[in-house]
Amino acid sequence: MHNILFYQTDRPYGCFSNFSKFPIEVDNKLWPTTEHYFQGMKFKESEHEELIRLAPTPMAAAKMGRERTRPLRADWEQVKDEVMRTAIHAKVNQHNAIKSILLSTGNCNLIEHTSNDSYWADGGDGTGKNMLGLILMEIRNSLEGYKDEFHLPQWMTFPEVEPFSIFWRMGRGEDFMITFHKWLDGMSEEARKEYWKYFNQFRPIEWIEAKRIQDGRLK
Ligand SMILES: Nc1nc(O)c(N)c(N[C@@H]2O[C@H](COP(=O)(O)O)[C@@H](O)[C@H]2O)n1
Repeated sequence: MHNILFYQTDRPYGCFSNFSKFPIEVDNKLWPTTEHYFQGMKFKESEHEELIRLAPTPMAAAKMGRERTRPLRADWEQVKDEVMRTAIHAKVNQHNAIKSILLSTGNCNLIEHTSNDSYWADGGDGTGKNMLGLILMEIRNSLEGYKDEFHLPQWMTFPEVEPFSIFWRMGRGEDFMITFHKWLDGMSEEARKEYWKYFNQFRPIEWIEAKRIQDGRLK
């Protein structure tokens, strides 16, 4: 199984971060991000909930939610996973782009990767619980249309084969390319964009050069 790491909102798959700007509506209230909702629920039905809902940015909401001068609800440790589940469900069900990107990750492990957090994320070294990633995968796997399928790009699946090799036009190479392109074509445009943004980070130099040549040839 392959890993997809996410954290910063302006990086590939950053839409899975709670800080990404996808508003959600829960119980007739609109929240600017899932982070606002998560932090607000620490103070459910108190004035702090509304102050956090109105925070100008998700980071401001997180800072307010973490201030221990505010009265954290007594059952927070018991309910926090369920609060996160509610937030992610709302985000996925209220934004088709998020749903399609999530579905396109197939059977990949989704990992919030940061040393800033060992509960919701992986702690930076894989020792964290990655609860946000686990909840995203749990929701993904229960979505209608979920398929247990994922393919790495050509250069990661067959790293020993050169870009213009005959391998890609016969036998195993050709079979791979047919399956790969059929799978890729089945994704939404947003999902395909995210996929290439992420995996182009690992595109070897000879494959960058090959793409340049191919793109030039197609013009
Ligand atoms: N951007 C960012 N910075 C941090 O410092 C973080 N810990 C995280 N992780 C996210 O923080 C939220 C939960 O925080 P608390 O339980 O209130 O500490 C949650 O959205 C994590 O995914 N992100």
